[in-house]
Amino acid sequence: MTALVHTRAELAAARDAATGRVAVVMTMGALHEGHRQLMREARERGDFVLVTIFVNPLQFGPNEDFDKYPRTLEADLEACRAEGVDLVFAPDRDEMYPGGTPQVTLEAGPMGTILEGASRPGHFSGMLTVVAKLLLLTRADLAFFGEKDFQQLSLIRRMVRDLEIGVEIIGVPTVREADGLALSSRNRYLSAEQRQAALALSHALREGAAQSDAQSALEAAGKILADEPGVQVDYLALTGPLLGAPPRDGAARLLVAAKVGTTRLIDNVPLLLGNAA
Ligand SMILES: Nc1ncnc2c1ncn2[C@@H]1O[C@H](COP(=O)(O)OP(=O)(O)OP(=O)(O)O)[C@@H](O)[C@H]1O
Ligand SMILES: CC(C)(CO)[C@@H](O)C(=O)[O-]
Ligand code: BAL
Repeated sequence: MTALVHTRAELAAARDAATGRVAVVMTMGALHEGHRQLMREARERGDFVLVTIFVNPLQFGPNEDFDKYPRTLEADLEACRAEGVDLVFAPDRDEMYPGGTPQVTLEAGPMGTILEGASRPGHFSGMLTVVAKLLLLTRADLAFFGEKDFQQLSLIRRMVRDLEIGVEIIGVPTVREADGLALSSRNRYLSAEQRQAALALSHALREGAAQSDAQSALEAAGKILADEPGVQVDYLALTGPLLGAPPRDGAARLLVAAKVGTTRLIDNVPLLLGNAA
């Protein structure tokens, strides 16, 4: 049985009653297979699985898609039920920020100013602030995040380390459509034609990952992106030391962000240079 609560008081009561290891999956809703994979891993590793659904205004810039972001609570609940989630916490804005916009927020530091942070000023501060609040409210033992948002995952790991937060962060590999497109709630903004153009992102990363050195990886990926007029590249980059220790697979990452029409998409892959398939 999947329970739905909207208030922090209800969440606290359910959390108090939970036994064993509490595993949280934080989302902004509009759930897809990527989110469901996070839930499945949480179900495997945790005793009590909690999903949060909150479109966090703090992490959206003034000209971003906060207002039009898809809100699909009924369908989201169905997905949570199907994955055996124990509790869904779906607060409204006043419940999350009872005093209005918080005066004290987290600072993402240097890692928050590059790549996504350079294009979305304030985004990572808003993201870390809500993730920290949700970790405190849920008192989770395990928290699952997707590698699709690789810089976000790196920053959350760093926050947990720097602030001594007692939670284990688990990264989950990116779930893709059969044709390679990384699943993302924002994919539903794409027309059929734009979706076709968006395939250049994953195609470029695949080609990059098949090269034997970093420079060739950037060049091969860059060429594919440049050949697709429907895609405006924001950045194509390799992970530098700022993104922290190499992930689980020990590989560097090739990351891309691009606009397809007005929709901004991101993707990344591990670079197993020298022993690519
Ligand atoms: N394709 C995916 N594979 C694995 N995890 C994913 C995927 N897409 C999203 N996630 C993860 O799900 C969690 C919630 O993400 P979110 O609700 O923002 O979904 P999203 O699809 O990334 O949305 P958006 O399109 O707005 O970026 C994050 O940890 C995110 O990394
Ligand atoms: C982690 C998160 C739920 C915080 O709002 C969001 O950034 C997301 O959905 O990736
Ligand atoms: N999917 C990461 C959250 C965001 O884009 O705001």
